[in-house]
Amino acid sequence: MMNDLLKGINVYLIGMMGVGKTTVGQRLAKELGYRFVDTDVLIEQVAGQTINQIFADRGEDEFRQLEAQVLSEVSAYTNLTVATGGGIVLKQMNWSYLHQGLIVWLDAPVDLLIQRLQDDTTRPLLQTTDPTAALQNLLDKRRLMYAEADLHIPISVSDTPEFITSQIMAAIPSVLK
Ligand SMILES: Nc1ncnc2c1ncn2[C@@H]1O[C@H](COP(=O)(O)OP(=O)(O)O)[C@@H](O)[C@H]1O
Ligand SMILES: O=C(O)C1=C[C@@H](OP(=O)(O)O)[C@@H](O)[C@H](O)C1
Ligand SMILES: [Mg+2]
Repeated sequence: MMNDLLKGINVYLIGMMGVGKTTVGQRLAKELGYRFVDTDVLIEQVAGQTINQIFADRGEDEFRQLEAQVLSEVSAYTNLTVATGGGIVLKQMNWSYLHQGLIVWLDAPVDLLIQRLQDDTTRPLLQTTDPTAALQNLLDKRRLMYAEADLHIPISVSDTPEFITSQIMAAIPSVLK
């Protein structure tokens, strides 16, 4: 069983906004017999505000501090599948927590991300006149950081959450000794 292989270590999903970390994470948790948490949801609970409100009232720097705090607390638990926010990779300190678990990079092209997020109002970093350029900029800055993941899962436009989950399940044994 997969759980014996993982020995309870957390699985962290990283990657760009819109790639499906939250959606796939919930399914993956069920498959693994893990609990599911989303760092954005925990940040909203700690702050008592939505992600949009945090960015508007406190700014991105304070959001990143809350994100780091939440990640450090999450990392104290075991048997979790964790959907992270796309920017979790930015703080070097966060990697010390991520690397205590298994890190999975969901990797999709910008046109897929924009297709999924074009009508979305919950990503403050995309509330600009050119969200495609914003996403491309973020991906250019972050790609090398995402590539530090243990597992790289390329995502195509027709891949269902079920299929992506099965890809991750199939790949996990290859990175565990
Ligand atoms: N494999 C998929 N196929 C189609 N739509 C998806 C898929 N994964 C996620 N979505 C949709 O794309 C949007 C972003 O997904 P989400 O899980 O919130 O991504 P993330 O947490 O990485 O930002 C949501 O509307 C979600 O329903
Ligand atoms: O990429 C980012 O910087 C962000 C991604 C979001 O989470 P998702 O990746 O789940 O959309 C959320 O944390 C915030 O809007 C910032
Ligand atoms: Mg999410």
